[in-house]
Amino acid sequence: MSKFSPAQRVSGMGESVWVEFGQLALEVKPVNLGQGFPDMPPPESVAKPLREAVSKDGNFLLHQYTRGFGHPRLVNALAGLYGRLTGHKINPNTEVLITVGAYEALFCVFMGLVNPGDEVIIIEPFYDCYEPMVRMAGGVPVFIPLKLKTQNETISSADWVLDPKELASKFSSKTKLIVINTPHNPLGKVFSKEELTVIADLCKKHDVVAVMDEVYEWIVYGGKTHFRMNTLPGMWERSITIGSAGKTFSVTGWKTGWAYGPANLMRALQLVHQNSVYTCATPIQEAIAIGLEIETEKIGQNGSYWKELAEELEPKRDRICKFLQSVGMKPTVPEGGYFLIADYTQFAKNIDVSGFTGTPDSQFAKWLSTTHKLQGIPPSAFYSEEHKSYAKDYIRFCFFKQDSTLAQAEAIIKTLPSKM
Ligand SMILES: Cc1ncc(COP(=O)(O)O)c(CNOCC(=O)O)c1O
Repeated sequence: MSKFSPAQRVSGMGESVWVEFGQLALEVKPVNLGQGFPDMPPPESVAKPLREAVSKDGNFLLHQYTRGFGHPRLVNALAGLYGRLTGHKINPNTEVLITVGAYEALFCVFMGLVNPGDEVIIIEPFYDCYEPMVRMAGGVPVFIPLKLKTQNETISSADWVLDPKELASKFSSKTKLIVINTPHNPLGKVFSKEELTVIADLCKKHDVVAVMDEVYEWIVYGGKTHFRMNTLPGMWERSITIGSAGKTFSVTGWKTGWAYGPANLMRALQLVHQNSVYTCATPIQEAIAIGLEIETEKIGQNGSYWKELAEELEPKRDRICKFLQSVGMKPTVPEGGYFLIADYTQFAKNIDVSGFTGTPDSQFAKWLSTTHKLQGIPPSAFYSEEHKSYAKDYIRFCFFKQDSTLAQAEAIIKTLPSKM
């Protein structure tokens, strides 16, 4: 093998869906309901502090390195927020880590806790970086799909469920972690306390750590509440919970995230972080800390950004579901998050996508983007090789977009004769 071949830990990996569809969006310039970022300005509770942090009258030390495991003001704000939400007294120095987005938090979890041969249970569909990160650590991903269990005409993300027997069968003496994303991307499922209790009991039985990807924790609809796994009996000590400023404050380009949990587990993440990224952007951490200080005091009240965010997104969710249904698509109505998947097959029975490459859902997504300038994401990107066919009938749309953007998308969808 050439000395210049990629290391084994990355050989065999392909480009992510974000690379391919990001390039397509640059070429086609579609109405982009693909990658999950809002097309509107962030709240002043973080934008103003960032302007002040970098202004000439600001504290010039904010332009220099800060504490590696997290800017003191930010880890203190997070320890205060999650201490309040979980009822646990959280040590900001040993139980919180600031990372370059939730992405890096996930990387630190897998690289810090997974030994070669360890098994990691991944619930499908899954956020696409979970599998390659587990494999880079030498881990063995074990997949279990959420399955649609309903005959109803209108489908809810709650109708996508795990089979308890099948789930139990995935645990073994080799199982190190299970990754749960709630609210879920791309289904929008908000795992119930009962569903998380089933998983928690299996974690305790098999001595497994739960990795809770809760980046959409503030975005839940219809009175649904986001339940935190680390508040269940016996789960604080075996949970690592991940958050994202990008999703919390709608500033995905600020690429700041975090992990929190018991010090003995967090130590491994801190060591990976220290020997890879080391420290994150100081001014941005300062601004997010101030935003958290402000918003923590407003939780659940009028004027709370997080309350207003869910209230602003729910009608957008209902609008996109309605116009997709009007042409024969069948959306899964999300309980949370700002994505949905829609079954397009009835709508697109007679279209010819053979000119496009990839899995059927990828061909459809490329057809819709290229020929009608409306971009979604093929959900097969969120499945293992073995289960990619589970996604063949679906396309994912992001609806955290200005009403004018959704109106453009609606107009495109409605120009397509339904039941083509
Ligand atoms: C479940 C989940 N975890 C983690 C992350 C990463 O969060 P961060 O941006 O903070 O690294 C994301 C961000 N996803 O946004 C891209 C998309 O799905 O269109 C995510 O959805």
